[in-house]
Formats: sequence, C-alpha cells, structure tokens
Amino acid sequence: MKNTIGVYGLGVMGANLAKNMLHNGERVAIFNYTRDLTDAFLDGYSHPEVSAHFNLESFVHSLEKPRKIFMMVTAGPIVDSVIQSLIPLLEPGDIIMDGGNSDFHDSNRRYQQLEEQGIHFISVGVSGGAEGALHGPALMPSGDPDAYKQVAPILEKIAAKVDGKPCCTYIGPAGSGHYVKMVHNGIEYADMQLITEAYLFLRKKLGLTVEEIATVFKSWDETELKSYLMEITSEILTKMDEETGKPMVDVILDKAGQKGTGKWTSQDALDLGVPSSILTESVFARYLSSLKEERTYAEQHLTGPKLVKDEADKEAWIQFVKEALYMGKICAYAQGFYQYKSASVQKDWALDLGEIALIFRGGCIIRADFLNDISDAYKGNQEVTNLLLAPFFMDKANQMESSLRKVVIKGFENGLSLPCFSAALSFYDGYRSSDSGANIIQAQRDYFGAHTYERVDKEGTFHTDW
Ligand SMILES: NC(=O)C1=CN([C@@H]2O[C@H](COP(=O)(O)OP(=O)(O)OC[C@H]3O[C@@H](n4cnc5c(N)ncnc54)[C@H](OP(=O)(O)O)[C@@H]3O)[C@@H](O)[C@H]2O)C=CC1
Ligand SMILES: O=C(CO)[C@H](O)[C@H](O)COP(=O)(O)O
Repeated sequence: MKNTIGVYGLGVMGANLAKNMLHNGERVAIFNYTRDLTDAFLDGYSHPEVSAHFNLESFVHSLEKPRKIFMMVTAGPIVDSVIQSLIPLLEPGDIIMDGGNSDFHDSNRRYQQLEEQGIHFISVGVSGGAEGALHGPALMPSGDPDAYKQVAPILEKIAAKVDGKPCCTYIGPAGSGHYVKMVHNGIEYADMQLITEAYLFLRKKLGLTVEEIATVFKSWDETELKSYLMEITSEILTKMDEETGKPMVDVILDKAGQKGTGKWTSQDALDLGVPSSILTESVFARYLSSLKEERTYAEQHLTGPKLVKDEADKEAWIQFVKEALYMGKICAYAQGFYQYKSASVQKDWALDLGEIALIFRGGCIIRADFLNDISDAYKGNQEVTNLLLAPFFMDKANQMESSLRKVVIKGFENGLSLPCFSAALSFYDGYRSSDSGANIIQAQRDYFGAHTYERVDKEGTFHTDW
C-alpha cells in the first residue's frame, strides 16, 4: 500500500512530526537529504507504518496520489532547493507543505511559482517546539482552500486539542499561515522578555532568591497568568547545575539568541505602519543582551542610581509585579493582534482573529488561558479596533495600569532596565491620550520642508511661511 504522507527533513521538528503522524494512523514515508538523520530516526524506534527512503525518487513514488509532502527543513534558500528537487518528480495536483519558520514573503513567492506548475503549496506555521511536534503542535495552514481540504484531516489529527477542538484552522491565502506564525513569534519574544523583566525586578529590587522566584512564578501560573511560558520559567528556576551546584540560570550566559522571526515581525510592523513597540523592544533587548563585553565594560564606567533592595512591603510589591506583568501582556497581545488586523486589511486576507486566538490555546509556545479571553473579545465583535478597547481587557487595564506604573517608576529610580514594561506603559499612555504632541512634529516638518499640516478647526491642507 502507498504511503498517505511523506515527511522531508528529520531534524528536531520533522522527526517528531513524522512520529506524531504515525501515532495518528498515517502511513508515513520519511526522507532526509543526508542518511544520518534517517538512521537516527530508526535507531531505537520502529513502527509498522513507517517507510524510510534513502532516495528521493523512491520516497516520492511511495506516496499515494495526490502526493502530500510535509517539508520540515531549515528556513531560507534550503526550502527552495528542496522544492526544486521535488518538482521534476511531482505531478499537477500534488501538494507540498512547508512547516518551517519561513519568511511569508518567500511563501507567497513559492505559492505563485508552484501554482504555475499546477502544484499546490501550503504554508504551515507550526508552533510547539519538539514536544509539541510529537504530541500536538498548533498549526497555521494557508494556501488554496481546496488543497487544504485534502490535507486537513491529517493536520487536524496531529494538532493539539483544547476542549476537543484541534489547534489548527485554515488561515487564508498563500503565505498568510507563515505570517500568522511570524507574529506569534513576535508576541512570544515580548512575552518572554516581560517575564524576564518581572524576574529581574523580583531578584534585584526585592532581593528574592531564584528558589523564591520559582515559587512565586508557580503560584502565578495558577492565576490569570497561567501559561506555558510561565510554567516552564518556574521549572527552569528550580533546575540546579550539577557541576557547580548553582541555579542553572546563574550559569547560563545572559546573551539571548534569535533566529529572525521576531525581527521580521518588527520589520513588518514598520511596513504596515502599526505601533508594535513592545514586540520591537523585545527584539532590541535581545540585541542589547548580546553586547555582553561592552555592557560589562560600561558597568564600570557609566553611572546611574544605586540599586537599593526593598525589604519592606515585599508581598505588596510582588502583587504589583504580577499585575504589571499581566498589564504588559495585555498591551503586547493587543499590539500583536492589531498587527494581524492591519495585515488582514492591507493584504486582503480576511484573518479570523477569534479563531487565531483559539488555535493558540494549545500546542504553541504562547499557549495561555488568557487566549480564551482574547478569543471571546473577537467572537463578541470581530470589529474590535484594539483589544484594549474590548470590555474585558478595558476593565483589566483600568485595574492594573497603576501597578505597571509603580513597577516602571521604581525600576527606573533604581537603574533597572525594563524595556518591555516601559514600552507597554508608554504605549498604554500614548494610546489613551487624545493629545500626542505630534502637532510639534508636523510644525517642524512644515518649517524645514514645507510638508504641510492639517488644522484642528477646519478641513484641508495648510502651509505656514514660518
Ligand atoms: N525547533 C523548534 O522549536 C521549531 C522550529 N521550527 C522551524 O522548523 C524548521 C526545522 O527546524 P528544526 O527541526 O528545529 O531544525 P533542525 O536543524 O533540527 O533540522 C533541520 C533539517 O533541515 C535539513 N537540512 C539542512 N540543510 C539541508 C539541505 N541543504 N537540503 C535538505 N535538507 C537540509 C536537515 O538535515 P541534515 O541535518 O541532514 O542537514 C534537517 O533535517 C526550521 O524552519 C525552524 O525554524 C518551527 C517551530 C519550532
Ligand atoms: O518558532 C519557534 C517557537 O515558536 C522556534 O522555537 C523558534 O526558533 C523561536 O525563535 P528564536 O529562536 O528566534 O527565539
């Protein structure tokens, strides 16, 4: 019997996705361009429905028609070279899926190129890391809706489930699935940085030990802050280094890596003209962290306020930090979903924001109870301009903005760098202010470049001879 699906690329994600498909009853052909990973896959793992191939032709010919191939290879030019190697072996109607973190511009181009050859291209955002790939990721597929219908049964089977609903939904045309995954990662960066800033405040300002912060985070994970990132961070903080006996976090160098999706989200925000400032600050925070040697030198030479540890009112401050984190998250998700909304309009994608929030509830890295509230906000009204204006989040923001303010002020007074907390507060205050000060910018632009301005009291475009 022919195989129902082929998985090309048996790295961390591809191998686990292939096993997930096998565990869900598919007959899976596997292929990797070097044989090492195929051998590694088969080493200690056997399944009656796995069919390993060391030759691309036999891999492709082992598939039932229309052929369905799920690629999980390094994003970038490698995806193009794999597609080029597959094309001569495929027929019109066959389907290639790309599950890597591909740039959505590339996915749009690949969709067009393959469409010209009669081959369907489905761009699939995948989130959940290695564990998610094995037990159920969140999936964001896009492309031709009829082609999607042919792979939907497999994708929905392997996706995570929440309340019996698969964390997989058809996103929209061409590369929109990779777009949704990209902004998911932008939100992920912001969420991670906000948690990091909460940690920094508790550790440096309140003087909590790593163990105490682990306990605090664990308790927060039982509240409205419940999320995968909160859960793993509290676990990370309990892990000790076997060599030194110190907490693992104290032996890990504070230089954050990144593979590009956060940066792309910010670049796209600039292209769309939307204020995703918290998401962007989280990318810059990673860049700043990477300047370890310069930071170490600067610490010796640049002055700032002395950090005074607060012993008093610890419990009250822990509560302020918790609320600051929740408020920061509201603002960050509001920015991410606003970016979705703008992209949907500008690219004519008709994204369903409520559905996107629903599929993020399971499998993916930003999964959180909080996403139910986001989904509810859009289910009640798809036209919500900004999540901060949805009644649920408006109430929360009105309750918690003062805690964010307190933490930012206290942190700044003590010389703590809190880029995402402060960006969230500036965004919040800017968004709720009808008077932005941008009239000064318009006047300056008109002064030096005759760029003109609008007036508050009459229609039209004006220029002043300054
Ligand atoms: N890791 C994660 O948490 C997540 C990763 N992703 C994305 O999934 C994709 C795969 O990631 P991951 O599995 O972690 O990465 P790995 O590095 O583990 O695997 C990369 C795969 O690409 C293959 N590959 C590399 N070069 C070539 C080439 N020239 N031709 C054909 N195949 C090649 C590798 O084969 P070989 O080793 O033999 O070279 C391997 O199968 C990436 O786009 C990543 O961004 C998405 C969600 C989560
Ligand atoms: O897509 C993912 C999770 O959703 C990957 O883990 C990705 O690698 C995370 O991004 P970065 O490596 O830039 O931190």
